[in-house]
Amino acid sequence: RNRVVLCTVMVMVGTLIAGFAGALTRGPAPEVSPRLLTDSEGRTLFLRGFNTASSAKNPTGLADLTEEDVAREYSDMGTNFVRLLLQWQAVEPEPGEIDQDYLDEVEKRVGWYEKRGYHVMLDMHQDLYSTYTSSEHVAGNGAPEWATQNDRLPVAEDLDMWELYYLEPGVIRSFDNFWGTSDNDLDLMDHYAKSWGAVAERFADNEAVLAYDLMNEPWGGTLQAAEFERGPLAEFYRRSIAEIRQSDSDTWLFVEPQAVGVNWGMTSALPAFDDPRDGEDRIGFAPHLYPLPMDLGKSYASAKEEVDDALATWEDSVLRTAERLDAPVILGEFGLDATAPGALDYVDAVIDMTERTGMGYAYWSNDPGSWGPYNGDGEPQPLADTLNRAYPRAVAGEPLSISTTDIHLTLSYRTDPQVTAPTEIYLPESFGAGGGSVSCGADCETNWDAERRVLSVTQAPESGVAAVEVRAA
Ligand SMILES: CN(C)c1ccc(C(=O)NC[C@H]2N[C@H](CO)[C@@H](O)[C@@H]2O)cc1
Repeated sequence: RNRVVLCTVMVMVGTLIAGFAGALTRGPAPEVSPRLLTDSEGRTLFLRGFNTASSAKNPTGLADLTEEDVAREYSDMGTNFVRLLLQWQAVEPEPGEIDQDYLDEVEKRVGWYEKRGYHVMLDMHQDLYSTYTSSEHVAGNGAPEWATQNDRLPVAEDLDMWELYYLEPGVIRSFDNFWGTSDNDLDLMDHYAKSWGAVAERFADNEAVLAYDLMNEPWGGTLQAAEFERGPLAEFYRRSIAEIRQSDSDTWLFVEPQAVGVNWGMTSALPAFDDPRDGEDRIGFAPHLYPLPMDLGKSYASAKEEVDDALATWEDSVLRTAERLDAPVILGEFGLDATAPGALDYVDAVIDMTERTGMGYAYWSNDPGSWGPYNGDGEPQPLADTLNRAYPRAVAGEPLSISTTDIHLTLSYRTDPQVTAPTEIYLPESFGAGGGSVSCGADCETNWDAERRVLSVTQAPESGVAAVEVRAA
């Protein structure tokens, strides 16, 4: 723990100095994402969902998930998005051999979400590079055994904090051999990129798959911060983008910054990426949010001011990076022990921020337990109510303002004559069985789907600015 704290302090001091220097030379951060994701009908999307799930961090690469779980999640919380975890070790169990049976299983699960109108982001997940960095398989997931080259360096067997394994010699060497910073060639990186190519070949025409998240929480091993992000990490992203675009020209490709520092609010140094597709680039930015005061054990109730400051710094840093990348933002992970003092207020604060900035989000995670919406016995916890929140699933134009409580929603947007599909708004049970009372101007039509709890609003496209207000009945 001391090493993690020391590492943290050193990273913070270095970045604060750099940040201060930077602040002397840069203007205000944007207030909203520079681009927003749209669906196939041109509607602006507000993505609300979960990471599914930590239980996928195993050699099968499949989460403990049934179609009934998906149906229940929608019924309980009205989500429309999932960050679906994959494992490279399951995609390419042997060098150059793609396991199509595994992709069949993934495709079946994507189908469960597609049936219910979800958008899917496939996340090639890793933590600590792989479980094969040590013979005891003490921690980690992601890379297959053949791609885990730790040069027989040691990995401790009983660290009390999983994050400490990132500092173990065998883990660092495994990453260095992947990134090519240990005089290895980039053969492993090419295998990973080609595995993405195989996944893209499978899902290129799948309407439900909106995005690929190219690597979860990258770690540079002996290389850190800008040298890592602008060096081997950027090269990995460029190779993965090239492999994917050989068969898939439309799915969004999301890049993540290095986790350390950026999860807490420090600014990523990732460069912008070219997208070799016809039409506008489709490169997104998918940071994670874990404020350092809470990573160090403080609750939101006991450290609200510190955490709010960290959240504001994170928002500023992320929007600056998104502006540089000209990218929409999906908050790929945020979460906490939802039973801790003030935890649900923190969740509300983060969701308010995503509404204000136009970010999508996937909560970490829907595994049963104190962090998730269901406890170890599968019973709903107060977090499920907090996440069961009114939101505009899809907006037929450019969103201008959103405000939601559990009994009142207002939404204004600039209509787009090219978009004829209706604006869709999810309303939880607190708005009443009939979906509440709606006002939306003279020339608008509404429809209430009681089963999906979705209000559809159709404005004349030439309306200009549309204003919708819903009050609980
Ligand atoms: C030292 N390094 C490199 C490090 C430390 C801590 C995290 C982390 O907390 N991540 C937050 C959550 N994300 C993963 C899944 O992506 C979860 O297991 C973590 O709780 C990441 C990296």
